[in-house]
Amino acid sequence: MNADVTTLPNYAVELKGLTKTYQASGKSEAKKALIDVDLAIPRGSVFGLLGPNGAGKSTMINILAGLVNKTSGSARIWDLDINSDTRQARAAIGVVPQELNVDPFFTPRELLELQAGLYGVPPRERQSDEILAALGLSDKANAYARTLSGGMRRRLMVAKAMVHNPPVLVLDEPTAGVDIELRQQLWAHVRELNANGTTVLLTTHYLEEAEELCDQIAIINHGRVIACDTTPALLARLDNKSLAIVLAEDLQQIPDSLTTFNIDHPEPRKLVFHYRASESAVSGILDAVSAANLKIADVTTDQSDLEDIFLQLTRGAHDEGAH
Ligand SMILES: Nc1ncnc2c1ncn2[C@@H]1O[C@H](COP(=O)(O)OP(=O)(O)OP(=O)(O)O)[C@@H](O)[C@H]1O
Repeated sequence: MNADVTTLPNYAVELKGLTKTYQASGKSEAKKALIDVDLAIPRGSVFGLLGPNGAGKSTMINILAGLVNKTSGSARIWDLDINSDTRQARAAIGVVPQELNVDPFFTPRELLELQAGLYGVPPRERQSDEILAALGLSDKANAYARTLSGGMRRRLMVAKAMVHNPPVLVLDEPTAGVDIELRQQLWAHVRELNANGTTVLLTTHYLEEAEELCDQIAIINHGRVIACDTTPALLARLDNKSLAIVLAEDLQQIPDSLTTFNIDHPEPRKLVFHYRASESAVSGILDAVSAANLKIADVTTDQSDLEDIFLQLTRGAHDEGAH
């Protein structure tokens, strides 16, 4: 994009030990919103920050956007420190906020021109029409913003964040309250921006959204990053489960009928089944054990923190729907 190819950083965003404590005020106690967060977002990726309400996602984004002061640690955007290279770091990032605060009496083209002016982009370098086209808003370039649909407004917010041609784009819950069709459209636009070289950081409550769009996912909960991996690796971790069965009697040898399963036999009365949640159901395993005439005394499943979070997140997605 606008940076010199010879100086392209490996990481679009790099956080080290980033910590934010909101001070106590009035009746509310001090709140640790981010605790010692290390995160490296590769240049050119679509990176998902996944976490439930209150996890600390907005705090992280607001620190990058310069709206919230960190308590300690460091944050670099495009290899520019947000404290010592504030102005350049700010110019390297475009942030699309959650709220759709579009001024209703301006047209999309006027809004982009105004925004470009705010960022000091000289008129000859402005690309309002190109940006509107990239986001499928050419038809509406001269319509009052108040006549735009919710999905168009959201795309206009993305367009506004792109006027200064930042190499890093942050989308804070881009599809909250957006119906399925518009969600697909928005995802297509995000993919296109990414294909054209923009690194995208998006926050979401929805595993499905992160899975669909992101190359890498970090899961954040209670201010800490509890998992960070490539999307396939993370999904594989979420998918790998084990079921331990304690038998009522000692077992000398695993019955032939069970050898198709991936089983450990660590103790005479214990069998541990390893399975992929996407491929097998627990009931199938229990049925097979019963069919082999083995008496079950107890059953336990392993529940890692990650799985708890995963359950929490997916449950949240179903309960809330698009909000
Ligand atoms: N200005 C503030 N003053 C005090 N506490 C705050 C402030 N902003 C956020 N918090 C607290 O910090 C924690 C993290 O909030 P944050 O908004 O970063 O979470 P989030 O992951 O973005 O949540 P959501 O998905 O609901 O937007 C929460 O407990 C929140 O109540």
